[in-house]
Amino acid sequence: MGSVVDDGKKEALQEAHRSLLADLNPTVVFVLGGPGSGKGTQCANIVEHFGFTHLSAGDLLRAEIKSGSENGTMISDMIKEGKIVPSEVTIKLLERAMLENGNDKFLIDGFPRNEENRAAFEDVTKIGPSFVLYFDCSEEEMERRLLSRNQGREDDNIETIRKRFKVFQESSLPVIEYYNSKGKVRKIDAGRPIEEVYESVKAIFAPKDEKVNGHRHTLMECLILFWMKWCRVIAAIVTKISDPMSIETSQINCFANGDCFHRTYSNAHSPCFVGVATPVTTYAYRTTLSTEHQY
Ligand SMILES: Nc1ncnc2c1ncn2[C@@H]1O[C@H](COP(=O)(O)OP(=O)(O)OP(=O)(O)O)[C@@H](O)[C@H]1O
Ligand SMILES: Nc1ccn([C@H]2C[C@H](O)[C@@H](COP(=O)(O)O)O2)c(=O)n1
Repeated sequence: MGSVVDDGKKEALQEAHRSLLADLNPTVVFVLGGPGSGKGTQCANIVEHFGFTHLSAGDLLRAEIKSGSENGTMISDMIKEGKIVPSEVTIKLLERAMLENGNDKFLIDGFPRNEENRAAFEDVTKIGPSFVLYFDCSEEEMERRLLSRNQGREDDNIETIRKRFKVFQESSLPVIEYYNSKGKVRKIDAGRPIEEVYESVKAIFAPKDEKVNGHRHTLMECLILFWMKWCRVIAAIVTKISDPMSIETSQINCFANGDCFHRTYSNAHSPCFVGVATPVTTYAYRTTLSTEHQY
């Protein structure tokens, strides 16, 4: 057990780390899905093509066990039982990894696993995710994958796998539902071959107005993209957000259809404008996002 002075120093250091991280204000994408849904596999692809750093909460916890830390035995026992380690422990590991890495774009894989993880992370770090990538896969397929993973993981046995599925259903799905209610979930059908899954992942990370696979936009697509950019600027003015490009497409749709946009624009400008804006923007929204990307 540490002395009161040591504990005080540790706390001060922790506070200093938190304030550094808050200053860094990194972009965070939470990567969620059942055990074996392919989170780690797809994160490796995203890292390679989109410059993110991959932080797997499970890997960090396993490294902590190996390091012989004082929490090692507790973490190991919980993982063997398929249980979720207390948030305080996992969040400290994530904070340290983000700071040590120095990048400002992180894929946080396998976190938050429950409501306690979610609330504690936002409370302590003041960082909210840009969005949540959710890999949706059947239990039969996940079980098949985990039983043939062959990475020597102690929790890849049928007994622990079943417990992990139960914890995912009971504790992790509610977190995904929470973010879905905020319009932040991008759902992927993860039951397909790796390459097909990655095609869907890529569409979420690639800027929507970028030429993909040499495809040139048609005149109609150019007009729609121009319109979307313009709507972003309007939405930014209305909400006083300084960077229009940080506004997500789904938010623009809300603006176009929602009260705020209507009231602001029908008061300040021609009502005809709103009449045109709503259907065009809604059409653009539907064209830009495939239904798969909505929860
Ligand atoms: N789309 C896929 N089709 C078939 N096998 C896959 C697919 N994606 C991943 N796998 C394989 O399934 C196993 C589990 O994948 P991965 O480790 O990426 O899952 P995970 O969601 O990160 O799991 P965990 O949460 O347990 O860490 C690996 O052996 C991987 O090679
Ligand atoms: N936020 C987290 C993430 C992981 N764990 C524990 C419990 C999991 O069963 C185990 C393995 O995680 P995975 O590599 O499958 O993502 O690690 C946790 O307690 N809290």
